[in-house]
Amino acid sequence: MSEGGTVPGRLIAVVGPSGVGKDSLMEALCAKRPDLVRVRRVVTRAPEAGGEDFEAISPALFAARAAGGDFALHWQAHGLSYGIPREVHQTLARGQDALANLSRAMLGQAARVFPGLHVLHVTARPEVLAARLAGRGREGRAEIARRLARPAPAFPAGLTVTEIDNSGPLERAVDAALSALYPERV
Ligand SMILES: Nc1ncnc2c1ncn2[C@@H]1O[C@H](COP(=O)(O)OP(=O)(O)O)[C@@H](O)[C@H]1O
Ligand SMILES: O=P(O)(O)OC[C@H]1O[C@H](OP(=O)(O)OP(=O)(O)O)[C@H](O)[C@@H]1O
Repeated sequence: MSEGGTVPGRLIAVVGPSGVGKDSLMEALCAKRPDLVRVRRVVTRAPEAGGEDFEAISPALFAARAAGGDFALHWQAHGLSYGIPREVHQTLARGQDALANLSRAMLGQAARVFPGLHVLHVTARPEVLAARLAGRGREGRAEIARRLARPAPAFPAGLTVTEIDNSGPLERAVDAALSALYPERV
């Protein structure tokens, strides 16, 4: 319980390889459960890149904000820096669940920072991933090849993890995620 007697919300980490459908799944989950709060990440990516709604900042500003303690978690991948604004702690303290796209390599640290962490591990067959990345159009061919070749980081033991196969229709993945997160409502 938090100070006011409210049961804290959970951080729900959506992880998996590039192109698997993490952003699509998060958007669909929030549409079905308006009480879910989607974390808006801070990323050193060009603002016009498209895809998720994120706060675009320069590498220098990112480094300054990280040094100033602005992020609950931050990491680097694909030549970019990503941050989860520390305000997510207030969301959780209000009793709301929050959804965030995290790096698989950050899950050990995330479990220490967010005690109620629940991981949705999204998977899809390799040929499905390649087709989706090409279809999304945010990265060029070389970057797509790099993303597909990236080895999957190992998960630390002891996490609450739900495997979600998103090789088929998105709706099936959404139902599987909601059943795992809110079993009492199914
Ligand atoms: N179940 C699905 N069926 C068909 N297309 C999908 C499905 N899930 C995601 N997509 C599409 O695949 C592409 C990559 O999805 P995205 O959500 O951006 O993945 P990620 O955030 O994991 O990189 C997008 O163009 C998206 O519309
Ligand atoms: O350590 P990994 O689990 O491989 O993850 C590394 C990064 O890849 C994804 O980035 P991003 O959202 O920019 O790319 P994506 O939408 O193509 O997955 C994910 O959100 C992490 O930031």
